[in-house]
Amino acid sequence: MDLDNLFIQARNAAEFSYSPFSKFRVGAALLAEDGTVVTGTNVENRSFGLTICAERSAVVSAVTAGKKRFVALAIATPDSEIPVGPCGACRQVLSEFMEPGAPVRFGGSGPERVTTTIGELVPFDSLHDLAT
Ligand SMILES: O=c1ccn([C@H]2C[C@H](O)[C@@H](CO)O2)c(=O)[nH]1
Ligand SMILES: [Zn+2]
Repeated sequence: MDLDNLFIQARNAAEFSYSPFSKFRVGAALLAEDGTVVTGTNVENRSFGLTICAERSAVVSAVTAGKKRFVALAIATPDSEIPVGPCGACRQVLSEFMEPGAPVRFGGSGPERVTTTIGELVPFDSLHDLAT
């Protein structure tokens, strides 16, 4: 499973987005350590603060399916031309289940892709090792 393939799955998941308020679709695809992929999309609400991001939606689905260790992540934001990285809340939640060196790729509708790691997205994570 390469990151390009994972990105395609994230892009596919964005098609299921429920985002009538922002009109900003997001898809996320997590590669679990057993080789399976779990996707998520953003789910908004008319009470805006209840919105669930694509990344946390994917984490919740994966944990519900019994998967707690993720080795890679891709995020697609097709309503932005340029890549849009995960919000701070999602970075924190993702870091619970990923090693700092795990790769993360994100991109929008244009050709640019950012390829980084969860450790770069959550630097100085001194509490990381409290996670099991
Ligand atoms: O990394 C991000 C950033 C935003 N959103 C969602 C929340 C909201 O539905 C919309 C606009 O912020 O995009 C995500 O799912 N992930
Ligand atoms: Zn988020």
